[in-house]
Amino acid sequence: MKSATTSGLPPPPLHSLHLLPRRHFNSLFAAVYTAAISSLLYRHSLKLLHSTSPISLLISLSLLISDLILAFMWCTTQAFRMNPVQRREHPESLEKALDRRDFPGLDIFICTADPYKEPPVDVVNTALSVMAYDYPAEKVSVYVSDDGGSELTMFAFMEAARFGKLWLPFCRENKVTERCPHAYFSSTYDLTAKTLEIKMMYESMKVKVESVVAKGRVSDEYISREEESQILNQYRAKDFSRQNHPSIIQVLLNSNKDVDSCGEPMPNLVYLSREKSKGSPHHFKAGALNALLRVSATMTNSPIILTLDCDMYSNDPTTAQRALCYFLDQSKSAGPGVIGSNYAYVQFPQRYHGINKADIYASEHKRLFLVNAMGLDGLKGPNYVGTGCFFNRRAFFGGPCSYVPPEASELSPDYIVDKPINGKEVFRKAHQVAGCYYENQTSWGSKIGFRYGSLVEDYYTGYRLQCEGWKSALCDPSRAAFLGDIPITINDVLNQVKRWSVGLLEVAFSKCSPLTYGSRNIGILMGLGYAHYSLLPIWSIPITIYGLVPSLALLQGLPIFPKVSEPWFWLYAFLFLGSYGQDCFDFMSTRGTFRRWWSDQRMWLMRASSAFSFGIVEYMSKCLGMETHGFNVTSKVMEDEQSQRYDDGIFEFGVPSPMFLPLASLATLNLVAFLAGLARVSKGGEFDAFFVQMFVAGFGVLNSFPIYGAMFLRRDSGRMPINTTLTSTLLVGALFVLFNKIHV
Ligand SMILES: O=c1ccn([C@@H]2O[C@H](COP(=O)(O)OP(=O)(O)O[C@H]3O[C@H](CO)[C@@H](O)[C@H](O)[C@H]3O)[C@@H](O)[C@H]2O)c(=O)[nH]1
Ligand SMILES: [Mn+2]
Repeated sequence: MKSATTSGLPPPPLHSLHLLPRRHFNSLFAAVYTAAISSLLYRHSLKLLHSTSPISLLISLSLLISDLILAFMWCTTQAFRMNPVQRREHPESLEKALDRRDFPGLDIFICTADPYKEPPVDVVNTALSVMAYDYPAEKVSVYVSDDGGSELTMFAFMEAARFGKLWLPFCRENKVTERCPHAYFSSTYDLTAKTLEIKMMYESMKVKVESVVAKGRVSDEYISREEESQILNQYRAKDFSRQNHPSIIQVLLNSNKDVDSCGEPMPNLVYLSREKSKGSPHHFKAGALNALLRVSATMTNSPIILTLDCDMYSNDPTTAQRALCYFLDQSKSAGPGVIGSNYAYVQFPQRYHGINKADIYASEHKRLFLVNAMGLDGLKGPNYVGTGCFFNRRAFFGGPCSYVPPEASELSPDYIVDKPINGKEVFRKAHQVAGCYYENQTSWGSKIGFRYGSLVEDYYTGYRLQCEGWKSALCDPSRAAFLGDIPITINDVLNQVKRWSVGLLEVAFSKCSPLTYGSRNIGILMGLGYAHYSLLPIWSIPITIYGLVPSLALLQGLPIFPKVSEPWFWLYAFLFLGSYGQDCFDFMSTRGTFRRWWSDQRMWLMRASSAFSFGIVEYMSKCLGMETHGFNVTSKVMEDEQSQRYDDGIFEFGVPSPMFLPLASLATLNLVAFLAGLARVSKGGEFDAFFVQMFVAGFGVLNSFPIYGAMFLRRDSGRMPINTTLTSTLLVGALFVLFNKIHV
């Protein structure tokens, strides 16, 4: 250890915190806005009391419910606004205080689940990008979990182990920053003989892996050694399927033995496909991560863990050092090298490559990953978002002051592994803990490890860790630490959000609900913040009502909002402009553009009226014991034509999906109502009474331009399927008739 403190000066800080000045404005604004909301609710109650007909009662009631939900959601967002902060790390101070030889061990978990939705060559790229971390190689262990139980992925990694021996020294010697081979060869790089040679090796690996995937099987021509054929034979046993197979564990690189082409040690590379059986629940990704936690404990048991999705490659080789700035904070822990801090995890915001200029699907999720996360960071810390997150292994075993030991001492976070990683004993133990019945009668998933019970295991696990007293930190360096793939069709986007909705509702209505259990354990503001997410899907209710009611009433010539000449009008104007304005400011002041903000709010409306509603329905079906989708993995495959349209900023519908129905119906209804409103005011001068309704419908129309294009103008294969267009038109007609019936 270097002695930075011999001079008597305190060691330089490893990280620093900056409170954002906007917090003052936010508090003031919150006070004013609360007053405005109260007046609005007052007006609603008056309206409700004085409603004269069934239709006006129905309208007043629906508007009251909508505004109550909007007001509630607005309250929960205060958690993100009261104390937003920005952090900075000082990795240079870390390197001064701590010798690289004293860096703690780092276990990296990469999850993959389906070789056809998650191409193995991409998974390999992710693995190589972190194997090449600028970190002592013998301290790094990369564990790949293959829930697809596929020989294709295994084959890809056998190839990757070979190619890695060239790639790692190449990165080191040429000081490459893009350590993901695919990203490197897609960038502008120096054309030297060495580069070309490596590129050829990479391409040949890629071609091999892709052709194996295309065939669906590793044919004999690709198997050169008896050992390889033995490994692959495990997948060819009778009755082997992805839902039903024994565990497969393979140490592909062993840092004690394997060296790269320059004779330097390689990191460990371990492939794991946990045991699966149809009779035993596998808990999707959370189950995979827990198997990884245990298997890695038997082999390396490093105190620091990085979890990565298979599409999130490293974009900066020094990222681990940034995370260490928190975990090794000397001012808070027993000393450098000791993981004694109260940080359970250090989360890097998810960032993506290939997003188009307007970010049409709001794939950045800027609020989730950045704006809100900065807000929570000023309280107890950001939520965990599943990937790009460094953990303190100890955090999976009870709170900072209440250790919960695992059932076997070899799995405890302080156990020191002193046996060879591919020795018989470790091998036997590793298979045992990867078994599908292993967790029965243990605390895995409830008190230790990643938590079960929600399809958003990341959100739920982070939340539970914070409830136990752990803190977390948001680490947002200007160069993205990781870059991932985004879904490029609206169907994929909506399906992903629907899955999230189900998972969030599972938490909202569990015994650990953030509003009750959360507020008690992490304080009211953090509780509100987590409640905001768990109840996101209820946004569908006000948005659908605002999409339907003002337009239907407009079509009937029924005014439902205050006239422009009334003072109440200004209340509406303030509430709308105030919340949109603040949202826009938050968005733009965190590396945002106006265009992307517009897409973001548009996607919010689309997600709410479609995926959130479907999520609620699916959650209710699940509660009733009906069969549901489970964890439907998002496809990372990009078809050329779709890719091209995405790059051009064109929405991709294409496939028939019930989730498009509310989008198409609301778009049509708003358009018809807006035109009818225009006709009405141009004839009769009732502009004063119908302005707000026309504004709401018009706002819907403005946000629906991509939908009209897809329904009525486009001819390409990404357009709205004809059947959806027809059904939605019929639906609008039916709604009109129904509303008309109630009205008269
Ligand atoms: O049974 C499963 C299902 C999924 N996965 C892996 O989980 C990851 C995330 O799956 P993906 O389909 O990409 O889901 P997304 O909705 O895009 O992921 C977001 O949402 C998930 C659920 O909240 C988080 O786990 C992710 O980290 C977060 O990026 C992928 O690496 C999968 O291979 C498994 O290992 N086993
Ligand atoms: Mn993903």
